[in-house]
Amino acid sequence: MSKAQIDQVFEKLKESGDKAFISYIMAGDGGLDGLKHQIKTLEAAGVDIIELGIPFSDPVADGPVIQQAGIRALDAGVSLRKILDELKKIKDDINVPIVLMTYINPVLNIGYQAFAEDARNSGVSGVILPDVPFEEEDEISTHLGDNDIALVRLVTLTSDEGRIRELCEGAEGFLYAVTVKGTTGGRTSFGEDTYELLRKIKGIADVPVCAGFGVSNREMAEALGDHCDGVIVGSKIVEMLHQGEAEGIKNLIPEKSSAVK
Ligand SMILES: O=P(O)(O)OC[C@@H](O)[C@@H](O)c1c[nH]c2ccccc12
Repeated sequence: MSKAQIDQVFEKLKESGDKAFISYIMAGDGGLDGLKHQIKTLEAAGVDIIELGIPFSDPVADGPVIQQAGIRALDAGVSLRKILDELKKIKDDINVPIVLMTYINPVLNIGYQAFAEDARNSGVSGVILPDVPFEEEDEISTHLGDNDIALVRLVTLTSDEGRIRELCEGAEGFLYAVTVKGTTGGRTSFGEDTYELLRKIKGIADVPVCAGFGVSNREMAEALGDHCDGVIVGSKIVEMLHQGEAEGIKNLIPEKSSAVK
């Protein structure tokens, strides 16, 4: 897979008038042996893109549920290298684009170029690097670009209009709109400032805009989806997988028009 796979997903959804549902999971939570099964479970539930988290010891933006999942994965001996090796083995069985969500440290351990090449060989379509500032992304984005991998940028509530314009310029894959100030994890509703942010980004961006942080049920996913091109759900799904409640995941996903017909 390559970044074109992400574009194809959004093109198809646009045609049918549907919104993307992106699921974050922590790679190796429950052991790497279970990764393929988890991915196939999410596909079967109707997930359009998977954001695959790489466990890291100092995850600054992660809330408690994702932190715990990261600790479980690290305790199981999971690393970025092992995750890439596992993906390489299972990539032909995966039918949705994989976007890696990793802090920069594990990437630096491997080296930018080797990481980009390995990620490509493992079928990765995109990468999210929450602790790489926009001003410094060139160092890695050239390597990702050479390997057909999208660098997905984050836009936050603290980004002013000038910043949003910069982030939209040359954006790839989709833009990740962070709906709250704070860390990941379930909330019960969003404030007007969240919808205002989405309106602002949608008014500027040429690429799809997806909103994440705090979505914990289908109603919230639908409410956000009305203002953008898709939603991202992490903590709720990480928790369900950990609790063995995977059959409930499909209930989080707003119904697609193709499914109604
Ligand atoms: O868990 P939530 O609130 O549903 O939000 C998604 C989020 O977990 C996932 O996208 C993510 C996990 N860690 C991150 C760090 C930065 C940005 C995004 C993330």
